Amino acid sequence: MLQQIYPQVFHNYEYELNKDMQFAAAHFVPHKDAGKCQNIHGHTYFVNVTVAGNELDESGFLINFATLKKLVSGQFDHTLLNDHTHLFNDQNHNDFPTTEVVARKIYEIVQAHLDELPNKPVCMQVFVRETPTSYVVYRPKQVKHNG
Ligand SMILES: Nc1nc2c(c(=O)[nH]1)N=C([C@H](O)[C@H](O)COP(=O)(O)OP(=O)(O)OP(=O)(O)O)CN2
Ligand SMILES: [Zn+2]
Repeated sequence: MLQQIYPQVFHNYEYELNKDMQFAAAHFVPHKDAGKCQNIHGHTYFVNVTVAGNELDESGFLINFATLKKLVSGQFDHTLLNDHTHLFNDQNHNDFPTTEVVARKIYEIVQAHLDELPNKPVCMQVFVRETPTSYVVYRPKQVKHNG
């Protein structure tokens, strides 16, 4: 599933990078409407993160691709997503580990890191494929598309 075409996000930043990554993880969705997905089961998640900006760092990077992989796959690979209790919980539907929420949480993790960088790149889009037939695209509301 890597190397597929992703939906484009329009902006006026000079640079845009995309990092594909994947991780294997288990989860369950703690709501009756999730049916069989209330039971613990696993996926290979395919993720694409889009980062844009006008300034490069001292290495000539917007952000090192390896840093993005570490932030996402490094944290979630071979884990039970529900165990990441600082991110997910069974009480608030906005924090259930659904594909939608996983995509938003990845955005929040990446943007929190980008906020610390002097060249101030921004995360424009997070694509998360949970199964061969199901994926979500998360785009933050507050991103200014004029760079
Ligand atoms: N909007 C969402 N719907 C569902 C989610 C979700 O995260 N967001 N998650 C699930 C389950 O976790 C399941 O793992 C994925 O469901 P689904 O795409 O239905 O999986 P199938 O492989 O059975 O899909 P088919 O296309 O029918 O083969 C459920 N819904
Ligand atoms: Zn699932």
